[in-house]
Amino acid sequence: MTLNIYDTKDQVAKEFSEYFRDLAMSDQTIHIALSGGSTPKIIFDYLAEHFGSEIDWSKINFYWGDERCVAPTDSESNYKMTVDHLLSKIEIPESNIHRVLGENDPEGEAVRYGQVLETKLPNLNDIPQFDLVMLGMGDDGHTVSIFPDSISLWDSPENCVVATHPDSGQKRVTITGKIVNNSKAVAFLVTGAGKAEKVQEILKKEKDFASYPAHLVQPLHGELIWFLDQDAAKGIQ
Ligand SMILES: O=C(O)[C@H](O)[C@@H](O)[C@H](O)[C@H](O)COP(=O)(O)O
Repeated sequence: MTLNIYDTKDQVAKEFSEYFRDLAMSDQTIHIALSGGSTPKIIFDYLAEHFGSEIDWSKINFYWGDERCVAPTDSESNYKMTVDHLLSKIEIPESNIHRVLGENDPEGEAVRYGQVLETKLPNLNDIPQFDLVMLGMGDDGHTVSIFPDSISLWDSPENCVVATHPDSGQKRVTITGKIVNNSKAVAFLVTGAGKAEKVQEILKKEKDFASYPAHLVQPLHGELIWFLDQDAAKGIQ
C-alpha cells in the first residue's frame, strides 16, 4: 500500500491526474472504474484541463464502480457528474463509455452490468480485472455503494449487486469486493476533515475499522494507493 498525503485537495487532484496520465500513456486498451460523489469533480476538472488534449482517449474505457438508480440527467447521477466535469471536455468515443443503466430495473441492471464486465474486461482467475478502480470513501466508511449496514454485499459472489443507501433509501448498482480486489490498481481518493476519523480507524486498525467496507479494499494482486489531503489524514500523522 502506498500512502500519499498532500497539503490540499487541489494537490490531490494534480497528483492523481499525473498518475492517471502516466497510466493512460500505455499503448494498451485501459479499463477504468470511476468513483462517484463529489470528490471526483475537482479531479476530473483538473484532468480534463491539464491532460485532456494529451491523452489518447480512444484507448481508455470508462465504467462506474457504482451508480445511483436515477436518470442520467439527474443531479444525483454519477454519470452526469462525470459528463459535466470530464466527458464533455474530452474526445472519447461513445463506445468507450459504459454507463450503468440502473434507472428502470436495478436488479436486472446489476446482472447486465456484471455481464458487461465479463465480456469487456480481461480476467484474472476468471474474475474481470480492471486496470484501475478509482474509489472514494463516505464519512461512514462506505466505498463504492457498499455501506456498513450491508457490508456482507462486499463478499457477494456476483460482480455487481443492488445496494440501498441507509439514509435516503436510494437504490444503487455497485461492483463488489471480488471486482475491486482483483484490479491491477486501486486508487483511494479521500479528502476533507469529515473523513479523518474513519481514515485513522482504517489505516491504524483502531476501534470499529473492521465494520467499514473501505477497510476491505485489499487488492489481491495489484497496488493500493491512497491519495489524501492533510484534512483527511490528520489522524494518522
Ligand atoms: O456514488 C457514490 O456516492 C460514490 O461512489 C461513493 O462511494 C463516494 O465515493 C463516497 O460516498 C464519497 O463521496 P464524496 O466524494 O461525495 O465524499
